[in-house]
Amino acid sequence: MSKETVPARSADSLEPRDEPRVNHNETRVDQKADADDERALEQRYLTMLHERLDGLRATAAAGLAEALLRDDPEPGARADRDAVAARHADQLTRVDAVRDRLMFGRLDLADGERRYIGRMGLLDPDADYDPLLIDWRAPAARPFYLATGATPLGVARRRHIRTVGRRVTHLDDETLDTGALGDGVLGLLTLDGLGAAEDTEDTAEEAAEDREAAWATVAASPASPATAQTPSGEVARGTLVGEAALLNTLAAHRTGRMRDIVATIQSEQDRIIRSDQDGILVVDGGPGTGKTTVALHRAAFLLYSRREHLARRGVLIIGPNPAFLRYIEHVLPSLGETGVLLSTIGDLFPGIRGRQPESTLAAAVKGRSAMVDVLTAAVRDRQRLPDIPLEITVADGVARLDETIVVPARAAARLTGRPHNLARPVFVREVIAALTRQIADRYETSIDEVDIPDFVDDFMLWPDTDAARDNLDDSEANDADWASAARAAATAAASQPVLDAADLADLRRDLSSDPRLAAAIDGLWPLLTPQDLLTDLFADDDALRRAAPDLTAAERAALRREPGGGWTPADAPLLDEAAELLGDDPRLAIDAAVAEQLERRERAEYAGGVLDILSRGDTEDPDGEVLMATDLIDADRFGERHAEIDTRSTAERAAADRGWTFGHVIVDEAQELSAMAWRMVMRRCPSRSMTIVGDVAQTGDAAGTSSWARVLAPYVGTRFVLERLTVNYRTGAEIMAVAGDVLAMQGRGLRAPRSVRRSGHVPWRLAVPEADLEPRLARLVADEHAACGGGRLAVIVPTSRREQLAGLVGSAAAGPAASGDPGTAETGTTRADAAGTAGTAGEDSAAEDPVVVLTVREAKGLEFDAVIVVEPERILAESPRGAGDLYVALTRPTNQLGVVHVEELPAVLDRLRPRG
Ligand SMILES: Nc1ncnc2c1ncn2[C@@H]1O[C@H](COP(=O)(O)OP(=O)(O)OP(=O)(O)O)[C@@H](O)[C@H]1O
Repeated sequence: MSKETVPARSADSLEPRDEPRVNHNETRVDQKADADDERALEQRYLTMLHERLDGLRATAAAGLAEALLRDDPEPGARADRDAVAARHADQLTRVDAVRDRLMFGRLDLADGERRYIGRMGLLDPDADYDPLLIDWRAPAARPFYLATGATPLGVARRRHIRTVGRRVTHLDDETLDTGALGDGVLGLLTLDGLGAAEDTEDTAEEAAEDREAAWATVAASPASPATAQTPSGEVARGTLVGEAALLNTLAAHRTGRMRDIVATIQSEQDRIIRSDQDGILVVDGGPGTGKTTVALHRAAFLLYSRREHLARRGVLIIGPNPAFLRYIEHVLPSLGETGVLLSTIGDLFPGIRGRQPESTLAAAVKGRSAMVDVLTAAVRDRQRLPDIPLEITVADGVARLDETIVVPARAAARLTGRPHNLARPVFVREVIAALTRQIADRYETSIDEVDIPDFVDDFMLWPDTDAARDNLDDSEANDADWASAARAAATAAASQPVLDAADLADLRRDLSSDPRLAAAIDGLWPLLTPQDLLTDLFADDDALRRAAPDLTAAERAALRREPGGGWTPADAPLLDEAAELLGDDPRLAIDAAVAEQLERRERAEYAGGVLDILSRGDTEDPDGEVLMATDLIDADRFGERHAEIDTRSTAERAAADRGWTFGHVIVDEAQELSAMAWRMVMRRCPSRSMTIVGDVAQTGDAAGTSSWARVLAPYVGTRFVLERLTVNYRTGAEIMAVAGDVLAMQGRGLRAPRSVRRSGHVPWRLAVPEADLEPRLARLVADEHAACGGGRLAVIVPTSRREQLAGLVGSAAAGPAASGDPGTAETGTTRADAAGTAGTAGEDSAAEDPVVVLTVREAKGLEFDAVIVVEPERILAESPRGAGDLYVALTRPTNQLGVVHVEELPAVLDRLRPRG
């Protein structure tokens, strides 16, 4: 982003003096009375907004009840009723979602206009529908995120309003058109500039200097971080929007659930969220720069600005692992958006969950684009020639199924260019036609052998002699005429095909229903599901050799596995590719009919559940006036009546349909996707309306990427827009100084993002003997967890240590109870696993438990208050992209970082302070 000059500005906090504050960038208002007055004013406004919202809810609930109770016999009227019901249900969901923190900002414009900013727009019906509250996504709200002292955009004052439920708790004001910079910033780094353009020009030496400076600061004054000299070359003060509110948010404990940042979006983030780029937008940025957050807010923005299109097609968000999806799944519903499918790559193929672990080599091989050829060859390999000819007896004839029949039939089927299953009918038709011809030819041959002059005795056997007889007048005919006419008719008959169309049809029918022939055809050109193809391929050395002659023996051995072991994440793109090569299995149409029946039943049950929503009401403000559906109808009848409505959301329908194409696709941690995974994702979005976020410095997957241009070239050439995020909102500067060394180790001239704050905690290291590792680690976990005051702690371990150290959690988690997330059990977004298959216990706990043990892969995208990294040397060694993995591990904490090692500490971590 462009470099901004440091603005002159002042800010007023309307905080009562006795409340703790994190950032004192703004000047306190001296009179507590003023603060109280202002707060009372905002309280009145918030109360009025909630009353308006309650009114909307009551109207929507009544409208829904009325629509659902209407008993329209005509299909047209029913469709109309359903549309009305859906609209009201949608409104209810939206209203319920935005109640928490409904209003969060106010703009006082220089011309006297005042705008309140919130999660949804509210209009005043009594004042010509003037806006009472402006949706944060509306253009009129934009200055809230962009205005600075240097570029006030007509804003005189920006106010951040913090609320809890219906109560205003805190105000932070920034005056943008007058005043001067405050000083004495607590925890805020005073730095020189933000900007992708500038950032990309930084040299490795400059980056190293910055890290040195940061570390020098930390090392020099660990005890007084708040007032420490700040390192140079980092975040420029004044470029942050709403510093007090922002830093207050960042200082809060992590809950295991990502929250929306709608009140504190920064200008470089806002530009990306509202980008009007129609095609592919790539957002690259270091750890903690808000890539995930920005991507989610972009989804909400697009759902707002392109609602009609996206509501129909839905939005797909792809994340790196199930725990990550749980971590982010509340963000969009909290913004009132629900038409979104969340999925990992492993779960994106309907009906399977790709979660089994596998070797790095196997995953890497499966991710290569060469697997397209392997799968194509595997499919062709299933289109076989008979080993030995098969004799089939039908009617009075014998047919012989051999290569002379199968080779041309196979060629004809392949020539159609159709996928395997769809070309199969052509193969079957050709085989049966050829066998029919074969039998007919045999008849012909046997007829040719008949001596016509001898026919007279038995000419009645031949066709068309009846006609000859009819043409003769019995009374007049003499024997010679008779014989001559019969002879002529018989000769004509003999030159006709022996079997007429009906005979041939009979023969074909006999052949088609012959079980031996059916079994033979199944062997020669079987109907295949993608699962069949992959299972058989990986279970058979010979089949693997035939399909993948270019792989090394070791690579083929890595792919080899017995059937029934479950699917891995890298299998899903292969299944998807196989589905393209195979086409639909016609047998599935029958299964689909059965499934449809079941689904109708489920929908009926679901419709009954809608009654609950209607009758739930607002617990804070119960409204006795609203007519509840339950007052008039019982759930059974209601469910029956609505059995014909497809109540599935767009996201749910999309999750079950492999061929669904989305209106927009967001890929998070996109650097991890393999070439095969990209093919699958691109199939889901032919319009290429995509937001791709990632960090090539964090690539851990051996099949992942180090270049966006390389990944995207096959799909869009160079037609994509690249944006960079440069400020780290998560990790304190002390930790980033260490992580920056590891990044530099990758030797690609990459630059770590600049931290927005310092944590005041010095990262440490501790060597322990192997025998002491577990007890020592358990104690460290307990100490560090206590030190982070009930926050969340992760122990990040090498894969090879995971099993051994997983037990630590039991003892350490005795602290605060698992945080959970009361009141948000139903997120409204759909996870592909939830839509298609059942979940497994424990798998998702990384998002919730107060202490967790994770591998780097599992920790991707997550964040914790404190992190202990175990055996960094082994993390480096375990993968070809070990440096990327270590970088990820070190950048998960917000505040505390420790490193415990048995093996030698990698030199790159030398600057960590030894723990006493
Ligand atoms: N403008 C903001 N206001 C408040 N918090 C923010 C803001 N931007 C980012 N954050 C917070 O910073 C943290 C890191 O954000 P996020 O996880 O989106 O970063 P990321 O770039 O995806 O990180 P990584 O690549 O390491 O996974 C989150 O807690 C997020 O809520």
